[in-house]
Amino acid sequence: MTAKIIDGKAFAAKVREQVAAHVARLKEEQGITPGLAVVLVGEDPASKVYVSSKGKQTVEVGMNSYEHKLPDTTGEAELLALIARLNADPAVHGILVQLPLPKHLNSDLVINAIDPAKDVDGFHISNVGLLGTGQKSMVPCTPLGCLMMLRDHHGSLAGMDAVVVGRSNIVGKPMAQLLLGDSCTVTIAHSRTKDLAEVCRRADILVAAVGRPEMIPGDWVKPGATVIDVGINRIERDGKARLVGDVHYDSAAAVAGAITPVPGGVGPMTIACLLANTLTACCRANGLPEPEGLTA
Ligand SMILES: Nc1nc(=O)c2c([nH]1)NC[C@@H]1CN(c3ccc(C(=O)N[C@@H](CCC(=O)O)C(=O)O)cc3)C=[N+]21
Repeated sequence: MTAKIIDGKAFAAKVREQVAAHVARLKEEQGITPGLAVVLVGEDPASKVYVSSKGKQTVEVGMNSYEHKLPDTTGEAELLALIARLNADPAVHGILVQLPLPKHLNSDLVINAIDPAKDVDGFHISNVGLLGTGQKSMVPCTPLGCLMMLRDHHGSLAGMDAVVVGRSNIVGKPMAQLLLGDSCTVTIAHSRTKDLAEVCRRADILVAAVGRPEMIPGDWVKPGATVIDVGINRIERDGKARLVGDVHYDSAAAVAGAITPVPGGVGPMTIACLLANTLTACCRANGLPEPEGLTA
């Protein structure tokens, strides 16, 4: 079998179109423009690229973008003061603090200082708890994007065996919660899992989020399974810089039923969901109906 390629880039463009249409209506009918503040501390070149592409896409869907670039030397009190200002600013509906933060800053403390209603990353402990108990929350963007692609491909996910490889707070754990919410039988596996290959082979849905280039080969994939590759790893091959996932694409695509490519899979959906979350936060803040199909 040759897998169907799930085109995250095209899917993300459709999500952005839906967001843009809703934003246009909000402006016209309510005079409200959703606003997203992105905070970047330090000079990490990869982070700078993501932040500028977030800002560009935010403006493209008609929302206001507020970028705060702070030096590497920014102290905790200074960063917390900025977050307090953004929390209090009615023009700001979403706040994202780009991770990782420089080592001298405590990211748990910083993230938990964000107003949970504006926490469009869904990383605040309140949102984590709300998601874990099936209550309305802000859902982390990467897992939300994966869920949208899975629902689009399968319709119902009920009863499917899902294996999530990776147990991070930003992808693995919330992904497992969302799959459980859609009635999958969920296993969270990781680098210390006994017989990881065998566990992966049970999966109807295999989500790879370990951050190790091409770690999962095709013979770990059940024939016909849906493979979601969250990894974005920069490697050098034949003297050229390349972007590869956590899945060995060619061998996995030969057995899977469907697979997301890297680049052009989960990555673009992450940013589209950030915009969707900002719109959702804005609607909730104003007591307006939420956009349909853009939430978990
Ligand atoms: N608070 C916070 N929230 C985040 O959501 C967050 C973060 N910090 N820190 C960094 C990571 C990384 N991230 C990506 C988003 C989109 C692509 C993306 O669109 N990638 C393209 C390729 C881009 C390229 O060519 O480099 C693709 O996969 O097709 C990648 C990575 C969000 N992050």
